[in-house]
Amino acid sequence: MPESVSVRVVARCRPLTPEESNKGAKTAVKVSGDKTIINVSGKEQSFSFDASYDSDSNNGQIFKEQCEALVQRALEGNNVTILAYGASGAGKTYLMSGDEDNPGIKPMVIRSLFQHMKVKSGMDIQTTMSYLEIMDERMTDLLNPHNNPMTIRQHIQKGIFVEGLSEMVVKNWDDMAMMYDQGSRARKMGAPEQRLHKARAHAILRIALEQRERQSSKVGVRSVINLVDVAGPDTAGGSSDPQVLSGVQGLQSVLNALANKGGGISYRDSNLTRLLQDAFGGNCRTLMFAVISPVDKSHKETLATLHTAQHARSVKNKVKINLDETQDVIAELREEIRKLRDKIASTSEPNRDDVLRMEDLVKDLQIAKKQTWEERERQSIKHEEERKVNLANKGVLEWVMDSTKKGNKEMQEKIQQLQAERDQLSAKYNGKRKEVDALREQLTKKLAEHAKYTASGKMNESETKSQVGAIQSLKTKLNTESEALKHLKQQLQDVQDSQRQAKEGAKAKITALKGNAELRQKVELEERQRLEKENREMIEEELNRMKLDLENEKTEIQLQISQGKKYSPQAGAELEMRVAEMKGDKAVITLQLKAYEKEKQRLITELEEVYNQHKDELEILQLQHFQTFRNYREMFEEQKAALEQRYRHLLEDSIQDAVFLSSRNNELVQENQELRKQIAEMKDVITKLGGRIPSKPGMTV
Ligand SMILES: Nc1ncnc2c1ncn2[C@@H]1O[C@H](COP(=O)(O)OP(=O)(O)OP(=O)(O)O)[C@@H](O)[C@H]1O
Repeated sequence: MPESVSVRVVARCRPLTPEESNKGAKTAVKVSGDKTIINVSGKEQSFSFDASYDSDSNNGQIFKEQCEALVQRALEGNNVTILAYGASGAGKTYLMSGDEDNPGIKPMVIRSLFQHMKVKSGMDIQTTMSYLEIMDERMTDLLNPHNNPMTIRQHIQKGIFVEGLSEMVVKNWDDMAMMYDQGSRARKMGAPEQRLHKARAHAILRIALEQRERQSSKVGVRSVINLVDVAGPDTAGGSSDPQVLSGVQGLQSVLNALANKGGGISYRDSNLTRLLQDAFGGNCRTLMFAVISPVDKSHKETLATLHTAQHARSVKNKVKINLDETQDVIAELREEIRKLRDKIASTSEPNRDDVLRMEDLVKDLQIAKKQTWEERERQSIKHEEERKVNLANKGVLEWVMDSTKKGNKEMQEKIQQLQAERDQLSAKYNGKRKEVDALREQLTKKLAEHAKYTASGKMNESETKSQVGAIQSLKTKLNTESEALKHLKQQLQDVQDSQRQAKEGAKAKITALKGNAELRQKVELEERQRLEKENREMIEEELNRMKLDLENEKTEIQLQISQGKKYSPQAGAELEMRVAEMKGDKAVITLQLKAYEKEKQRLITELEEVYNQHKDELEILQLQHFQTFRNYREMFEEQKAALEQRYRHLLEDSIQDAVFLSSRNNELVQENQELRKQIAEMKDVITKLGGRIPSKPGMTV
């Protein structure tokens, strides 16, 4: 017996964003118990909901208090819809999707669902998911972005669903989280401006569950969880996109009609309302979040959201546990089809409605027959294969790669953190370099002046002293700063090393992840290019450092000369030798670099060869795999045909037997009747003869 349950409505007001605070935006919303109160031009209006959350609340708390029980309900066999409704910029995405530190309702539902499933021992559960986007009435399959037509249908067993939308079987939390993540990023596809796109598109993440008690013939339960983001009118600009408004108005008018219990509920006016038909007025436990901004300038949109939410609160749904009655449904459909076929066959001019109904029934039967776990698995594998092709066709392979890397989140975070550190150090190092260069220039200038005066012999002792003092202090400063520069350089080197190690680790993980060879080669190439860039930078810096040391040496010699130091021929020879040594070092390094370059080229060629070889091997393996599969299929078809043949013979034999037995039965019935007639006649004769049995010739009494 269905239970009447009201749509649950919960308000959530976000805090002012830092940008709004900086602009001096004022708050017009406050929360008191279950009430949300808005102040419009000094007048307060209060709205009562099942719960209200203010800006101090967090997603985790809201999930625990409002959504966790619904996940349980879904596992008991109830349909559930959790929907976020509100103006653009009101905080729907933050609530439903959240961010890294503050996960939203969708990831928390997914996690909690699998946690609860884990403790449901003795049950087999099949979980499928689909992710749909509706923008300007156009539907996009976010998990498998194909171009095939999609239509909304109502099915006796499946309820309202999108025919043509890929339903993927997911085995664990990781799979579903990854699919969800990839689907969410697919929402960016074809959208030059992601914020605008997201604000204009509705999204429905649908998770379907089917459960059976293990080793039991008891009928199982089935349920769906819909997690919905409804696009809203724009708060920021004050004006609204008419396309978005029309979609939202559809929902508003459905809710108004339901709240006023008037007829003419226009579910069919938009794809969104059609798909939410069960959520508002049907078999579903629905939780609607009225998401609002606190900004006083957005009061119009906030009021509109609160009014619509109020209407939603008086909508009553009829909920029940959904039993998995596939076999009964199939039997009912067959019976209905049989009756209708007989009706159509009995008339020379069949009714058009009957023919159309017949088409629908046959389609429903086909759909019902596909509601087996095996068939869903098969379809899911097919969609998974199509998905790769569709993503590649849409040129979003990079997008998939990003998600592969995301699986390696911690490592990526570490690399990013090191990169930030490295950027900071680089900036410091470059600043220090400029300081050191300026000091050196100053010193060179001072030395040149000093040398000029010394040569002219015009300088007195005190002037010489002051100039040498200035040169000495500049020199000390230059030494100190050069030391600091060296220290920074060392730090930079350490960070670069740690970053390289982290990247190596990440690369190893990415390679270990399953994915196609082409994808892996792209990742490798990207990494190699980064490494090359880093090496180039490192070598450049090393050369600069050598130049710096040389300059320092030169400055030192100049100073010593200016202070009257004379170089002996031996010292001159020593200097020449050091210069020669340095030149030698430079030549060695240049040679080494050339050698590395050659080595690199060789490695690239080798890598390409290995890749091509693997690709060929993979292709051969794939072909073999397909061949095996074809062989199995053919074998299976043959066996199936043989079995069918055998059963057909058996059936024909049985029919013949049945026909024979039935005619034999008829004969026996007739004989029986004949005998009864004869006995009755004989009884009459005996009665007439006064009970004496007449003797027949050859018969002794
Ligand atoms: N509870 C919250 N705490 C802190 N910041 C929030 C909260 N809710 C929303 N925000 C911030 O407010 C801004 C708008 O939020 P969000 O993008 O979620 O709005 P939206 O309703 O999804 O907008 P749109 O419909 O345009 O996509 C974002 O910068 C978001 O980080």
